[in-house]
Amino acid sequence: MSTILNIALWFVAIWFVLIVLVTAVLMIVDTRRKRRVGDADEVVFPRLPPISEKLGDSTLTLYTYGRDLFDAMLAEIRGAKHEVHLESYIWKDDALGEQFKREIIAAAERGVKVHVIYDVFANLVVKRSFKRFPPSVHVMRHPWFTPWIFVLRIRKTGRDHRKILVVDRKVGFVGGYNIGSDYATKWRDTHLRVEGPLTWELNNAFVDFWNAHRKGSQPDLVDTGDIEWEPRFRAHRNAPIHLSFPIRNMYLDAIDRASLRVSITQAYFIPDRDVLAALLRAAGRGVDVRVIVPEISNHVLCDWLSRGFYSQLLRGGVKILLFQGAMVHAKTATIDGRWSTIGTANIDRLSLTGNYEVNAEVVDESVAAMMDRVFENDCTATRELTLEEWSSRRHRARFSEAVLVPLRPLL
Ligand SMILES: O=P(O)(O)OC[C@H](O)CO
Repeated sequence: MSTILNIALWFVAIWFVLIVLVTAVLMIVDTRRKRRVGDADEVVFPRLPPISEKLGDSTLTLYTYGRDLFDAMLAEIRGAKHEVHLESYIWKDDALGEQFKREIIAAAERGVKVHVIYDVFANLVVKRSFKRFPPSVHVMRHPWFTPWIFVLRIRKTGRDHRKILVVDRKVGFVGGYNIGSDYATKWRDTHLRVEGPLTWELNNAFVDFWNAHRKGSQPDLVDTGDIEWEPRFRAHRNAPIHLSFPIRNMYLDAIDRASLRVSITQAYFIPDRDVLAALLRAAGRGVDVRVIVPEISNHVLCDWLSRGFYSQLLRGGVKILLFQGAMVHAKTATIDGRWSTIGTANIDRLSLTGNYEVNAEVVDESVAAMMDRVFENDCTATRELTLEEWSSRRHRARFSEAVLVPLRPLL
């Protein structure tokens, strides 16, 4: 018995060393590549102007270029009269981050009630002075570490990965964009602007988070009911504190209904067993399943974990479209010209079963048509990875993919 245990321990130890070595090599190669390629001021990729559709009494606008989005967000904060709710996973201390901070403080100083939430872990590299706000701004810093991690209390873990802005309960924004200058011109991402009664969904998401996590000294936010009850639009919230992860169910349900096409755009695509099976089943029944991912993302380890699924996906008939020339960071999908989602959740374990996330789900043909337009536009910047090309990759690539498999549940 002890011999078997010893062999098992050695096996685990050797595998662990292999993971560390492979990860180190991949990171070194990636760093060298980035140095060689350099850093352009502006990256060129096909882009669309903001596009809008009505949904009931509200207007939904899709933003696919950061500069357009950030201008719109800043203009709303500048025009705020009563209330600003801003939540961002990453809030960089660069020129754009400073601009947001200035407008937030200016709003608070003219009497607007301002509440801000950011994730401490995601902003560890941001200088301390940037994170200081005057008392007129109510700030919630979502902690990066709680001792509960050691007793695996899921309720007490999870990054706040959400990106929400709501102004005066009239206009709201949600999507993949964090706050940072690079995202304005160099990354291809998608955000949704909601104007009208449906803004309630995003405001409610912010209010519920604030009230669930606020310290005793922080004010409770008024939790109003929804007068409209519009069934075509929902903001689904993953909330580890309530052990609630509806975004994963939303995806599984929508993929299961697909009969024509599934068009997914993801920055970090590391599907779990059920999501993978749902996509393969859809492709198997003749649905045109296409997934856009960056050919090379900003997280080399995510790329390699993602690649570990390519063989199965390609063999099952799923098309993999590799986005060229820019980091595509969107977390969106549209199905059958009827259903769409735009949000903060990546299709990976961290987002779907670990973090605080928010995704808008819209069941509407006009909105799906906008999403299809964005997807087709993005397709022009992709190249399709064929099974033939993928099958001829080097042995060392296959080896790296295999070694990294145990990391899948962590990302
Ligand atoms: O966690 P996300 O999806 O907001 O992406 C963050 C970027 O990867 C920052 O490195």
